[in-house]
Amino acid sequence: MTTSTRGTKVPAVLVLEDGRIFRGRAYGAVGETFGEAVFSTGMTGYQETLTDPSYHRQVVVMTAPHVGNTGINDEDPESGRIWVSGYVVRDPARVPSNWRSRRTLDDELAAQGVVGISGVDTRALTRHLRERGAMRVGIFSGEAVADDAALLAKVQAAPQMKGADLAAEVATKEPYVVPAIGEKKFTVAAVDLGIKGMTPHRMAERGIEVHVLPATATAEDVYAVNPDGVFFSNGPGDPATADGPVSVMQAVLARRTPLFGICFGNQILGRALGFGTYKLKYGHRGINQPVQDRTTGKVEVTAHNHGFAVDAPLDTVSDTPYGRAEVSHVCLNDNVVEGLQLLDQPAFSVQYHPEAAAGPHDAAYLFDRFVSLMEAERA
Ligand SMILES: NC(=O)CC[C@H](N)C(=O)O
Repeated sequence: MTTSTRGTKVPAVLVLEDGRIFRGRAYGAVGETFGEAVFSTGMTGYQETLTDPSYHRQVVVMTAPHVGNTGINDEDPESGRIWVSGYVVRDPARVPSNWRSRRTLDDELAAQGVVGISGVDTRALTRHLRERGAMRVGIFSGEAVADDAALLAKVQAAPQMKGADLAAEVATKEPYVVPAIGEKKFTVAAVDLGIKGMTPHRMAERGIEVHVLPATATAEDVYAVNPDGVFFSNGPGDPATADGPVSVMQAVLARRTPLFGICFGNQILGRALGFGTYKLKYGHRGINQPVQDRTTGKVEVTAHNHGFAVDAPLDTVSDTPYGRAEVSHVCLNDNVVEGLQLLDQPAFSVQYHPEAAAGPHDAAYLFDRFVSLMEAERA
Protein backbone atom coordinates (compact mmCIF):
# COMPACT_ATOMS: atom_id res chain seq x y z
CA MET A 1 0.00 0.00 0.00
CA THR A 2 1.42 3.37 -0.93
CA THR A 3 0.47 6.66 0.50
CA SER A 4 0.36 9.99 -1.16
CA THR A 5 2.28 12.89 0.29
CA ARG A 6 -0.20 15.21 -1.39
CA GLY A 7 -1.24 17.87 1.02
CA THR A 8 1.20 16.72 3.69
CA LYS A 9 4.23 18.57 4.90
CA VAL A 10 7.01 15.98 5.01
CA PRO A 11 10.20 18.06 4.68
CA ALA A 12 12.61 17.19 1.89
CA VAL A 13 16.00 18.52 0.89
CA LEU A 14 17.75 18.62 -2.48
CA VAL A 15 21.55 18.67 -2.32
CA LEU A 16 23.71 19.42 -5.36
CA GLU A 17 27.23 18.08 -5.56
CA ASP A 18 28.67 21.62 -5.43
CA GLY A 19 27.03 22.13 -2.04
CA ARG A 20 24.01 24.21 -3.10
CA ILE A 21 20.92 23.17 -1.16
CA PHE A 22 17.20 23.65 -1.80
CA ARG A 23 14.55 22.79 0.76
CA GLY A 24 10.99 21.74 0.00
CA ARG A 25 8.44 19.02 0.68
CA ALA A 26 8.39 15.35 -0.19
CA TYR A 27 6.67 14.60 -3.47
CA GLY A 28 5.95 11.02 -4.54
CA ALA A 29 7.88 8.44 -2.53
CA VAL A 30 9.61 9.37 0.73
CA GLY A 31 13.24 8.28 0.99
CA GLU A 32 16.45 9.12 -0.81
CA THR A 33 17.60 9.09 -4.40
CA PHE A 34 20.57 10.15 -6.52
CA GLY A 35 21.22 10.99 -10.15
CA GLU A 36 22.35 13.70 -12.51
CA ALA A 37 20.36 16.91 -12.10
CA VAL A 38 18.99 18.09 -15.45
CA PHE A 39 16.18 20.45 -16.38
CA SER A 40 13.39 19.94 -18.87
CA THR A 41 11.60 22.90 -20.43
CA GLY A 42 8.51 21.01 -21.64
CA MET A 43 5.27 22.67 -20.55
CA THR A 44 3.37 19.46 -21.26
CA GLY A 45 4.16 15.78 -21.73
CA TYR A 46 5.38 14.94 -18.23
CA GLN A 47 4.16 11.35 -18.52
CA GLU A 48 6.26 10.83 -21.66
CA THR A 49 9.25 12.41 -19.92
CA LEU A 50 8.95 10.31 -16.78
CA THR A 51 8.66 7.04 -18.72
CA ASP A 52 11.42 7.74 -21.30
CA PRO A 53 14.14 5.14 -20.56
CA SER A 54 16.78 7.70 -21.62
CA TYR A 55 16.10 9.44 -18.28
CA HIS A 56 17.43 6.47 -16.30
CA ARG A 57 19.69 7.83 -13.49
CA GLN A 58 18.64 11.43 -14.07
CA VAL A 59 16.82 13.67 -11.63
CA VAL A 60 14.55 15.84 -13.74
CA VAL A 61 13.81 19.42 -12.74
CA MET A 62 10.67 20.76 -14.42
CA THR A 63 10.89 24.42 -15.41
CA ALA A 64 7.10 24.54 -15.89
CA PRO A 65 5.84 25.80 -12.52
CA HIS A 66 2.68 23.69 -12.26
CA VAL A 67 3.11 19.97 -12.75
CA GLY A 68 0.57 17.18 -12.52
CA ASN A 69 -2.42 19.17 -13.75
CA THR A 70 -3.64 16.44 -16.10
CA GLY A 71 -2.94 13.57 -13.70
CA ILE A 72 -1.79 10.16 -14.96
CA ASN A 73 -3.52 8.24 -17.74
CA ASP A 74 -2.94 4.72 -19.05
CA GLU A 75 -2.30 5.71 -22.68
CA ASP A 76 0.70 8.07 -22.68
CA PRO A 77 3.58 6.15 -21.04
CA GLU A 78 6.56 5.52 -23.36
CA SER A 79 7.52 2.33 -21.49
CA GLY A 80 6.33 0.07 -18.69
CA ARG A 81 7.61 2.22 -15.82
CA ILE A 82 8.90 5.57 -14.68
CA TRP A 83 12.65 5.82 -15.31
CA VAL A 84 13.68 9.17 -13.86
CA SER A 85 15.57 8.61 -10.64
CA GLY A 86 14.03 11.70 -9.02
CA TYR A 87 11.60 14.47 -9.81
CA VAL A 88 11.70 18.15 -8.85
CA VAL A 89 8.72 20.46 -9.17
CA ARG A 90 7.63 23.81 -7.92
CA ASP A 91 3.86 23.59 -7.42
CA PRO A 92 2.19 20.19 -7.77
CA ALA A 93 -1.41 20.19 -8.92
CA ARG A 94 -3.71 20.02 -5.93
CA VAL A 95 -6.48 18.44 -8.01
CA PRO A 96 -5.73 16.94 -11.43
CA SER A 97 -8.32 17.47 -14.11
CA ASN A 98 -8.47 15.62 -17.41
CA TRP A 99 -10.97 13.21 -18.95
CA ARG A 100 -8.26 10.55 -19.29
CA SER A 101 -6.80 10.95 -15.80
CA ARG A 102 -6.91 7.81 -13.64
CA ARG A 103 -4.82 8.87 -10.63
CA THR A 104 -2.58 11.68 -9.42
CA LEU A 105 1.03 12.12 -10.46
CA ASP A 106 2.00 12.25 -6.80
CA ASP A 107 0.38 8.85 -6.14
CA GLU A 108 1.96 7.36 -9.26
CA LEU A 109 5.45 8.50 -8.24
CA ALA A 110 4.85 7.05 -4.78
CA ALA A 111 3.48 3.77 -6.18
CA GLN A 112 6.57 3.36 -8.34
CA GLY A 113 8.94 4.32 -5.52
CA VAL A 114 10.18 7.49 -7.22
CA VAL A 115 11.44 10.04 -4.70
CA GLY A 116 10.63 13.65 -5.55
CA ILE A 117 10.56 17.09 -4.02
CA SER A 118 8.11 19.96 -4.45
CA GLY A 119 8.11 23.56 -3.36
CA VAL A 120 11.54 24.13 -4.91
CA ASP A 121 12.40 27.42 -6.61
CA THR A 122 12.94 25.62 -9.92
CA ARG A 123 13.90 28.87 -11.69
CA ALA A 124 16.82 29.41 -9.33
CA LEU A 125 17.80 25.73 -9.57
CA THR A 126 17.68 25.82 -13.39
CA ARG A 127 19.76 28.99 -13.53
CA HIS A 128 22.29 27.33 -11.24
CA LEU A 129 22.50 24.28 -13.53
CA ARG A 130 22.85 26.54 -16.58
CA GLU A 131 25.71 28.41 -14.90
CA ARG A 132 27.54 25.46 -13.40
CA GLY A 133 26.43 22.62 -15.65
CA ALA A 134 24.51 19.40 -15.02
CA MET A 135 25.82 17.73 -11.88
CA ARG A 136 25.06 15.00 -9.37
CA VAL A 137 22.24 15.58 -6.93
CA GLY A 138 20.46 13.82 -4.09
CA ILE A 139 16.90 14.22 -2.80
CA PHE A 140 16.25 13.22 0.80
CA SER A 141 13.03 13.08 2.81
CA GLY A 142 11.66 11.37 5.90
CA GLU A 143 14.25 9.31 7.72
CA ALA A 144 16.83 9.96 4.99
CA VAL A 145 17.24 13.58 6.11
CA ALA A 146 20.47 14.12 8.06
CA ASP A 147 22.86 17.00 8.54
CA ASP A 148 23.76 18.77 5.32
CA ALA A 149 27.42 17.74 5.34
CA ALA A 150 26.51 14.06 5.58
CA LEU A 151 24.04 14.38 2.69
CA LEU A 152 26.59 16.22 0.56
CA ALA A 153 29.13 13.45 1.15
CA LYS A 154 26.57 10.90 -0.09
CA VAL A 155 25.88 12.94 -3.24
CA GLN A 156 29.59 13.27 -3.95
CA ALA A 157 29.97 9.49 -3.66
CA ALA A 158 27.16 8.78 -6.18
CA PRO A 159 28.06 7.60 -9.72
CA GLN A 160 28.70 10.15 -12.50
CA MET A 161 26.83 10.21 -15.81
CA LYS A 162 30.06 10.62 -17.76
CA GLY A 163 31.34 7.13 -18.47
CA ALA A 164 28.04 5.44 -17.51
CA ASP A 165 27.08 2.39 -19.59
CA LEU A 166 23.34 2.11 -19.03
CA ALA A 167 21.58 0.93 -22.19
CA ALA A 168 21.52 -2.76 -21.25
CA GLU A 169 19.92 -1.84 -17.90
CA VAL A 170 16.82 -0.43 -19.57
CA ALA A 171 16.51 -2.35 -22.85
CA THR A 172 14.37 -5.42 -23.44
CA LYS A 173 16.00 -8.72 -22.50
CA GLU A 174 14.02 -10.67 -25.09
CA PRO A 175 13.31 -9.76 -28.74
CA TYR A 176 9.71 -8.90 -29.62
CA VAL A 177 7.81 -7.88 -32.73
CA VAL A 178 5.62 -4.82 -33.26
CA PRO A 179 3.40 -5.70 -36.24
CA ALA A 180 2.82 -3.34 -39.15
CA ILE A 181 -0.48 -1.46 -39.05
CA GLY A 182 -2.30 -2.36 -42.26
CA GLU A 183 -0.35 -3.88 -45.12
CA LYS A 184 3.18 -4.95 -44.22
CA LYS A 185 5.73 -3.36 -46.54
CA PHE A 186 9.08 -3.62 -44.75
CA THR A 187 10.87 -5.43 -41.95
CA VAL A 188 13.13 -3.39 -39.66
CA ALA A 189 15.51 -4.67 -37.01
CA ALA A 190 15.50 -2.12 -34.17
CA VAL A 191 18.35 -2.33 -31.68
CA ASP A 192 16.80 -1.36 -28.33
CA LEU A 193 19.11 0.82 -26.27
CA GLY A 194 16.17 2.25 -24.30
CA ILE A 195 13.52 2.56 -27.01
CA LYS A 196 10.37 4.62 -26.43
CA GLY A 197 7.10 2.88 -27.28
CA MET A 198 6.13 5.53 -29.79
CA THR A 199 9.13 4.80 -32.05
CA PRO A 200 8.09 1.34 -33.28
CA HIS A 201 4.55 2.67 -33.43
CA ARG A 202 5.56 5.46 -35.84
CA MET A 203 7.23 2.83 -38.01
CA ALA A 204 4.27 0.42 -37.76
CA GLU A 205 1.99 3.24 -38.97
CA ARG A 206 4.09 3.26 -42.15
CA GLY A 207 3.73 -0.46 -42.86
CA ILE A 208 6.91 -1.52 -41.08
CA GLU A 209 7.08 -4.71 -39.02
CA VAL A 210 9.56 -3.88 -36.26
CA HIS A 211 11.72 -6.57 -34.68
CA VAL A 212 12.93 -5.02 -31.44
CA LEU A 213 16.21 -6.62 -30.34
CA PRO A 214 18.09 -6.40 -27.02
CA ALA A 215 20.94 -3.87 -26.64
CA THR A 216 23.39 -6.78 -26.77
CA ALA A 217 22.17 -7.92 -30.22
CA THR A 218 24.98 -8.90 -32.60
CA ALA A 219 25.14 -8.27 -36.35
CA GLU A 220 24.06 -11.92 -36.82
CA ASP A 221 20.97 -11.27 -34.65
CA VAL A 222 20.17 -8.20 -36.74
CA TYR A 223 20.48 -10.03 -40.07
CA ALA A 224 18.62 -13.08 -38.76
CA VAL A 225 15.36 -11.14 -39.15
CA ASN A 226 16.21 -10.43 -42.80
CA PRO A 227 15.71 -6.68 -42.42
CA ASP A 228 15.03 -4.12 -45.12
CA GLY A 229 16.38 -1.51 -42.73
CA VAL A 230 18.12 -1.30 -39.37
CA PHE A 231 17.28 1.16 -36.61
CA PHE A 232 19.26 2.18 -33.48
CA SER A 233 17.17 3.72 -30.70
CA ASN A 234 17.53 6.40 -28.07
CA GLY A 235 18.92 5.38 -24.70
CA PRO A 236 20.57 6.47 -21.45
CA GLY A 237 24.23 6.87 -20.58
CA ASP A 238 27.45 8.00 -22.19
CA PRO A 239 27.78 7.06 -25.88
CA ALA A 240 31.54 6.74 -25.38
CA THR A 241 30.79 3.43 -23.62
CA ALA A 242 28.65 1.95 -26.43
CA ASP A 243 31.40 -0.03 -28.17
CA GLY A 244 29.13 -3.05 -28.81
CA PRO A 245 26.39 -1.13 -30.67
CA VAL A 246 29.05 0.87 -32.55
CA SER A 247 30.59 -2.28 -33.99
CA VAL A 248 27.16 -3.71 -34.90
CA MET A 249 26.39 -0.46 -36.69
CA GLN A 250 29.71 -0.63 -38.54
CA ALA A 251 28.72 -4.10 -39.78
CA VAL A 252 25.40 -2.65 -41.01
CA LEU A 253 27.19 0.23 -42.75
CA ALA A 254 29.60 -2.21 -44.39
CA ARG A 255 26.61 -4.08 -45.86
CA ARG A 256 24.99 -0.80 -46.95
CA THR A 257 21.61 -1.72 -45.42
CA PRO A 258 19.34 1.34 -45.00
CA LEU A 259 20.00 2.72 -41.54
CA PHE A 260 18.25 5.19 -39.23
CA GLY A 261 19.20 6.26 -35.72
CA ILE A 262 17.55 8.45 -33.10
CA CYS A 263 19.38 10.23 -30.27
CA PHE A 264 21.72 7.59 -28.78
CA GLY A 265 21.50 6.07 -32.27
CA ASN A 266 22.82 9.35 -33.74
CA GLN A 267 25.73 9.35 -31.32
CA ILE A 268 26.48 5.75 -32.27
CA LEU A 269 26.45 6.66 -35.97
CA GLY A 270 28.84 9.52 -35.14
CA ARG A 271 31.19 7.11 -33.43
CA ALA A 272 30.81 4.46 -36.15
CA LEU A 273 31.96 7.07 -38.68
CA GLY A 274 34.97 8.00 -36.55
CA PHE A 275 33.70 11.21 -34.89
CA GLY A 276 33.96 11.82 -31.16
CA THR A 277 31.19 12.49 -28.67
CA TYR A 278 31.29 14.86 -25.71
CA LYS A 279 29.18 15.87 -22.73
CA LEU A 280 27.20 19.08 -23.11
CA LYS A 281 27.32 21.56 -20.25
CA TYR A 282 23.65 21.17 -19.39
CA GLY A 283 22.10 19.36 -22.37
CA HIS A 284 18.88 19.84 -24.29
CA ARG A 285 15.63 18.64 -22.74
CA GLY A 286 12.18 19.82 -23.66
CA ILE A 287 9.77 20.02 -26.53
CA ASN A 288 10.53 23.46 -27.92
CA GLN A 289 14.01 23.27 -29.45
CA PRO A 290 14.60 24.86 -32.87
CA VAL A 291 16.48 22.68 -35.34
CA GLN A 292 17.38 23.41 -38.96
CA ASP A 293 17.28 20.65 -41.55
CA ARG A 294 20.19 21.81 -43.67
CA THR A 295 19.19 19.53 -46.54
CA THR A 296 16.02 21.62 -47.08
CA GLY A 297 16.75 24.79 -45.09
CA LYS A 298 13.54 24.26 -43.12
CA VAL A 299 13.40 25.01 -39.40
CA GLU A 300 11.43 22.65 -37.18
CA VAL A 301 10.46 22.83 -33.52
CA THR A 302 11.48 19.57 -31.90
CA ALA A 303 11.57 17.44 -28.75
CA HIS A 304 15.00 16.81 -27.20
CA ASN A 305 16.51 14.77 -24.43
CA HIS A 306 20.24 14.59 -24.71
CA GLY A 307 23.19 15.38 -22.49
CA PHE A 308 25.89 14.32 -24.95
CA ALA A 309 26.50 15.31 -28.57
CA VAL A 310 28.51 14.34 -31.65
CA ASP A 311 31.65 16.30 -32.42
CA ALA A 312 31.55 16.59 -36.23
CA PRO A 313 32.54 19.54 -38.45
CA LEU A 314 29.50 21.67 -39.29
CA ASP A 315 30.56 23.10 -42.59
CA THR A 316 32.64 20.51 -44.36
CA VAL A 317 31.85 17.13 -45.83
CA SER A 318 33.89 14.48 -43.99
CA ASP A 319 35.51 11.45 -45.57
CA THR A 320 34.75 8.37 -43.49
CA PRO A 321 35.39 4.65 -43.95
CA TYR A 322 31.78 4.45 -45.22
CA GLY A 323 31.99 7.30 -47.71
CA ARG A 324 31.23 10.97 -47.38
CA ALA A 325 29.22 12.20 -44.38
CA GLU A 326 27.80 15.57 -43.40
CA VAL A 327 25.93 17.26 -40.60
CA SER A 328 22.32 17.33 -41.82
CA HIS A 329 20.66 19.04 -38.83
CA VAL A 330 21.84 21.66 -36.35
CA CYS A 331 20.31 23.18 -33.21
CA LEU A 332 19.73 26.89 -33.74
CA ASN A 333 20.14 27.70 -30.04
CA ASP A 334 23.76 26.60 -29.81
CA ASN A 335 24.90 25.03 -33.12
CA VAL A 336 25.07 21.54 -31.62
CA VAL A 337 25.05 18.71 -34.20
CA GLU A 338 21.48 17.38 -34.39
CA GLY A 339 21.73 15.03 -37.37
CA LEU A 340 24.13 13.17 -39.63
CA GLN A 341 23.75 11.74 -43.09
CA LEU A 342 25.90 9.70 -45.40
CA LEU A 343 26.13 10.87 -48.98
CA ASP A 344 27.21 7.62 -50.61
CA GLN A 345 24.87 5.15 -48.94
CA PRO A 346 21.41 5.08 -47.31
CA ALA A 347 22.13 5.99 -43.68
CA PHE A 348 21.13 8.93 -41.48
CA SER A 349 20.29 9.81 -37.90
CA VAL A 350 19.02 12.62 -35.71
CA GLN A 351 19.87 13.64 -32.19
CA TYR A 352 16.31 14.62 -31.33
CA HIS A 353 12.91 12.92 -31.30
CA PRO A 354 10.77 12.73 -34.45
CA GLU A 355 8.57 10.17 -32.64
CA ALA A 356 7.75 12.76 -29.92
CA ALA A 357 4.40 11.59 -28.60
CA ALA A 358 3.77 14.80 -26.69
CA GLY A 359 4.64 16.69 -29.87
CA PRO A 360 5.69 18.73 -31.67
CA HIS A 361 5.39 16.61 -34.79
CA ASP A 362 7.38 18.78 -37.20
CA ALA A 363 10.03 16.08 -37.58
CA ALA A 364 7.73 13.13 -38.36
CA TYR A 365 8.92 13.33 -41.99
CA LEU A 366 12.13 11.59 -40.91
CA PHE A 367 10.27 8.28 -40.65
CA ASP A 368 9.12 8.85 -44.24
CA ARG A 369 12.73 9.50 -45.21
CA PHE A 370 13.67 6.11 -43.73
CA VAL A 371 10.84 4.48 -45.71
CA SER A 372 12.08 6.19 -48.91
CA LEU A 373 15.56 4.80 -48.36
CA MET A 374 14.13 1.29 -48.04
CA GLU A 375 11.92 1.80 -51.10
CA ALA A 376 14.89 3.02 -53.16
CA GLU A 377 16.93 0.01 -52.09
CA ARG A 378 14.19 -2.34 -53.21
CA ALA A 379 13.61 -0.61 -56.58
N1 LIG B 1 17.63 10.33 -25.50
C1 LIG B 1 18.80 9.79 -25.76
O1 LIG B 1 18.94 8.83 -26.52
C2 LIG B 1 19.98 10.33 -25.00
C3 LIG B 1 21.31 9.87 -25.49
C4 LIG B 1 22.41 10.06 -24.45
N2 LIG B 1 22.18 9.24 -23.30
C5 LIG B 1 22.49 11.52 -24.06
O2 LIG B 1 22.17 11.88 -22.96
O3 LIG B 1 22.89 12.34 -24.86
